[in-house]
Amino acid sequence: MTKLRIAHLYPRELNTYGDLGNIITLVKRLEWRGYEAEVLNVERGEPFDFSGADLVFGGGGQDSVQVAMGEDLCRRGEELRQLVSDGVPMLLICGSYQLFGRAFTTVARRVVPGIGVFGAETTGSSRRLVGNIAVDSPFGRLIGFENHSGETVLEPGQAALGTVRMGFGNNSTSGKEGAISGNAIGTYMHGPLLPKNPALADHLLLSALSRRHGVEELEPLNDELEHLTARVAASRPRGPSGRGPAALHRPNRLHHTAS
Ligand SMILES: NC(=O)CC[C@H](N)C(=O)O
Repeated sequence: MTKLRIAHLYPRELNTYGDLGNIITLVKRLEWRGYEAEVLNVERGEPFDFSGADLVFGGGGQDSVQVAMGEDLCRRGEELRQLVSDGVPMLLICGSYQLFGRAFTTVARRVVPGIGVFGAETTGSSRRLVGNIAVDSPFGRLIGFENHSGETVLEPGQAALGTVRMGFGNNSTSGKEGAISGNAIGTYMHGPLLPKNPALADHLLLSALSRRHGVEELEPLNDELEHLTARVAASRPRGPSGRGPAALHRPNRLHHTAS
């Protein structure tokens, strides 16, 4: 049976706002098409051989958790950068996205070095950017949920994942969201992201299947429920006093809290 191996970075520590749902989506969309999926957990301090990984996923987490995971990730940085050069698809959400940039400075002003897959630098601020988010991307309009105090600035030449239509994305001013380097995608969108955005899920799967097994196209699935879910999320206000349905513009709601 044709099989894909998915490396899941620190599944216990980096898993916020439904991030695990992305793994479930990838596995299910493979199985529904008759492929086999194996999820391999990358655990802090334990050896892991990435050479068998066809797809890499990392979720979000608190600043404090990111300090420890960042140290571990940096030990694997060379291997992961090589995978990106080799075209391995990756999806890095929020906390993982920040650690795949050059550096992340926490709200407490601790500098966590990143592995530099993305030309991006993140600084924690006293505001949180919270709520449902809509982003126009090469994979269509993506709907997710953001909740971060880190503000990410892309270096000149670093491609963003897309343009924000509702919410904030990378920071409170640029109107850009996420980053793409090769087949690696970084984003602030939790929710989880992939169940509501099947085109993105299939893009990641097809990249992995074509690289490993020469698969050229994916059998279409019935995504009516997925699209309905996305529409419902897009129609929700961003917060208790946020703007109403599909107020597809910024700014929305800034939460002033100590992070
Ligand atoms: N949801 C997350 O992964 C949060 C990441 C980071 N701690 C921030 O708030 O910016």
